[in-house]
Amino acid sequence: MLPPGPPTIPFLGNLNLDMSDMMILFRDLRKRYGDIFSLILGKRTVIVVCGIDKLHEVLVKHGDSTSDRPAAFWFKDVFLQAGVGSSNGKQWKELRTTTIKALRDQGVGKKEIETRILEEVEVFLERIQDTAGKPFNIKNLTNISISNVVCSITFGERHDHTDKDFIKLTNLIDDLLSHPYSIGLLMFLPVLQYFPLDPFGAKKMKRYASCIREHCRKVLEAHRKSFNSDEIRDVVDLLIEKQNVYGTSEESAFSDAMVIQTLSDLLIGGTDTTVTTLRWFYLFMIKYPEVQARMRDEIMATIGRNRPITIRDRAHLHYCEAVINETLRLGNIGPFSLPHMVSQDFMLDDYLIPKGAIIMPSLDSVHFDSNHFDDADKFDPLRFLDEKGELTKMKDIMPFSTGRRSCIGESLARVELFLFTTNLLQSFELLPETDTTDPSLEYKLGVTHGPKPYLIRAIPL
Ligand code: HEM
Repeated sequence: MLPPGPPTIPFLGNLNLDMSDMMILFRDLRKRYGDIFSLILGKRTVIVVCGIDKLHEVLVKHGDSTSDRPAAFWFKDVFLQAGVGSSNGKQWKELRTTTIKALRDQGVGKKEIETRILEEVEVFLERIQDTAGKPFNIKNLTNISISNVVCSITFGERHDHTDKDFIKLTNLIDDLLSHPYSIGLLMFLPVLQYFPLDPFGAKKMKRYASCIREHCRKVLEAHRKSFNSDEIRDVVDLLIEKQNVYGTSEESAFSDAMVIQTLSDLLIGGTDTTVTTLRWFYLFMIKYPEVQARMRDEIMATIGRNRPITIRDRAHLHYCEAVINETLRLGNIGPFSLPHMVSQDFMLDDYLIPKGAIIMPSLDSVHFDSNHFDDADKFDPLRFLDEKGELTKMKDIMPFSTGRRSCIGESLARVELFLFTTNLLQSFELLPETDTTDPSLEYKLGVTHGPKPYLIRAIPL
């Protein structure tokens, strides 16, 4: 027997449900059916998994059976079932191990990464200084700065903030991940992608993904021309080295299609998620000035203003770290993570989880779980500090998912978030667009859950 779920109607299953906001729908269904429920959407059986315990059980304990990606719109038609984010089986395992090693070789998870990020932070702060306290759109600036970090690690290149082609590319990434139907309706009813006039944006998403791949293909070709096995410069070089050893046939994990899509996954995965987190951060800072002031007080008392904040300072800035964790929780960046697929039948609490079903891991359910967080809708960084001011409850959030498919960029993202937020508040006070603007916390839901556009002012301290 499948886990419980709402009654189905002939042919449509549960497609009669209002899927325009899956966050609202799944919250409601969890109340009615519990932490694990099933939906029949078109020809697909979808199992929604809620709460930290059930997610660990499904993604970690049953990881053998739940770590594939489904052959469905987002993975199959947009990302061609290739690359570290969308492939499966042996090819995926090899790509994942190699990509994690490549990131580590470039300093991710080590102190070396700091220099690259701090260079970007410096340019970021200079550009903010140029706004002279006037309202501006900090999203564009953040987009370029964060993708520059990924580009420098992956491609060994960074781009000027005025580089029009690069600005266009980062906008494509943003549009792709904020599109509403990508891991919803289009995955369950693939026929929608062939509708005339593209009302669901499927063709647009495919076109965008192809443009991003084209950029990565050009970078790969340029690297090949200057490749020297004695001097591995970046992730691209390491993948070329693997191609030289294992070949580039279709079955190889390092075929051109796999390598190009992996580079694109790093660019996409490494940019939009971190930018969205930072956009929530700025918004929370202007909405809750008392939190901003307390964060700055901690920075001033611990470091002062005469030197940049570095990774070493992380151990001493507990309130700042608590604010970042609360931003990851309430910002709820990937409310449904990325869908997984069941590769073999297994039983869970007497229910059958059938081969071929799509698993939707509801990270949203973890971040707003009233069993773990009192007043879960409130922005309250203190929930991550104990009575001695030490960090606590870190294991109660799951912004990077869990298990074999969990985010490979977590340690990079955490360092970026720390260095960008703390150095920003050390130099500027963030204010809303005008003294009377009450910033809105309304969201736009796609693969990511981001705030609606807003302007801020940054006043030099
Ligand atoms: C705050 C920032 C970030 C958040 C919230 C985030 C979140 C996530 C989530 C929820 C997943 C899905 C895991 C699953 O399917 O169970 C994921 C996967 C992934 N992330 Fe991130 N991520 C962030 C930053 C990054 C960065 C900086 C990179 C790259 C440098 C990155 C690269 C990837 C890749 C390649 C995958 C696919 C892994 C696989 O399928 O094996 N992410 N991320």
